Amino acid sequence: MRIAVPNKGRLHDPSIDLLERAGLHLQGGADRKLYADTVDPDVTALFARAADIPEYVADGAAAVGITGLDQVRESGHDLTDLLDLEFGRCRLVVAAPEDGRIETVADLDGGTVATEFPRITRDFFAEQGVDAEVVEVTGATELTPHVDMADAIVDITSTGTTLRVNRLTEIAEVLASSVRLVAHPDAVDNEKVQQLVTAFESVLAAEDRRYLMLNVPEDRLDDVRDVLPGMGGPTVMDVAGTDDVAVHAVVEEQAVFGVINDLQAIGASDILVTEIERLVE
Ligand SMILES: Nc1ncnc2c1ncn2[C@@H]1O[C@H](COP(=O)(O)OP(=O)(O)OP(=O)(O)O)[C@@H](O)[C@H]1O
Ligand SMILES: O=P(O)(O)OC[C@H]1O[C@H](OP(=O)(O)OP(=O)(O)O)[C@H](O)[C@@H]1O
Ligand SMILES: [Mg+2]
Repeated sequence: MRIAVPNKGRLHDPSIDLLERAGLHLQGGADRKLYADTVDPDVTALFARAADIPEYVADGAAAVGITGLDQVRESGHDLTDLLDLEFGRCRLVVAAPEDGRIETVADLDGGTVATEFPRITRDFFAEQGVDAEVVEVTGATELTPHVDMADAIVDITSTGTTLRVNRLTEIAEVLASSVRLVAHPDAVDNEKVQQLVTAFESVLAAEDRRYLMLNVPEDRLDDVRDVLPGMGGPTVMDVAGTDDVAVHAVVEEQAVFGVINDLQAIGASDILVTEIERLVE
């Protein structure tokens, strides 16, 4: 099975990191290569531009790919969205100069919009019933309203810094995007593809959990169970030669701060919190 992975840009490093954490180590690294074998002899990584990855998957050159939802939508290909990989979060928005001439999408009727995402933009304005001309550019979109090339733009924003620096203001959201694992519809039931989904899911599930270990007098065990609500019952082991038991549990990362305080109040000691690499539920 081939998996298409962004070869550069901001999605490259986190994609490689995800593959590594999922246990699919790349043989010989990913630098400047077109493809790489992985520890699994049946899985090869292909490196391509994020914008081209939907095409690779649609063509069957790769069974699955890692790229932004914005790129998948812009490609127009009908791919199966297998998993939200929870990075590369950004929004495609309509933005116009801060001077306030264009305040709503309707104000763009008869106007011009510059974008790197012509398909998404045309579809958006058509849905809104607004007749705007779409001008395709391949970068520096934020400049175009200031040189009378366009009245507004449709572009990616995440922190909002680029829009602000370029004196543009958001007037509507077109799409909320994040990086997805996408598949060719015919590849969805492929066993390797399913194994990959499980491996990625286990990395994502582990990210916001922590493994908690502690010792506590056995007669306080019910209190410990009260403090660790909703988590699959903790594992309890005798500590040889003492009245203590050792308790191991998986806890939501958000809850760790409070849980530790509560456990100390109960009389727990030797509390240890560690990261989890993968969690198969
Ligand atoms: N500021 C951002 N914050 C979060 N995600 C982003 C941001 N900009 C882009 N992305 C996501 O990353 C994807 C690829 O963007 P990136 O800039 O890495 O590619 P690129 O512009 O094609 O690369 P390059 O500019 O190196 O050719 C976008 O399609 C989008 O999904
Ligand atoms: O809201 P912000 O946090 O400022 O992010 C938005 C910017 O990020 C992306 O550009 P990128 O940094 O990828 O540069 P590029 O134009 O060279 O692709 C995007 O095209 C915006 O310009
Ligand atoms: Mg970019």
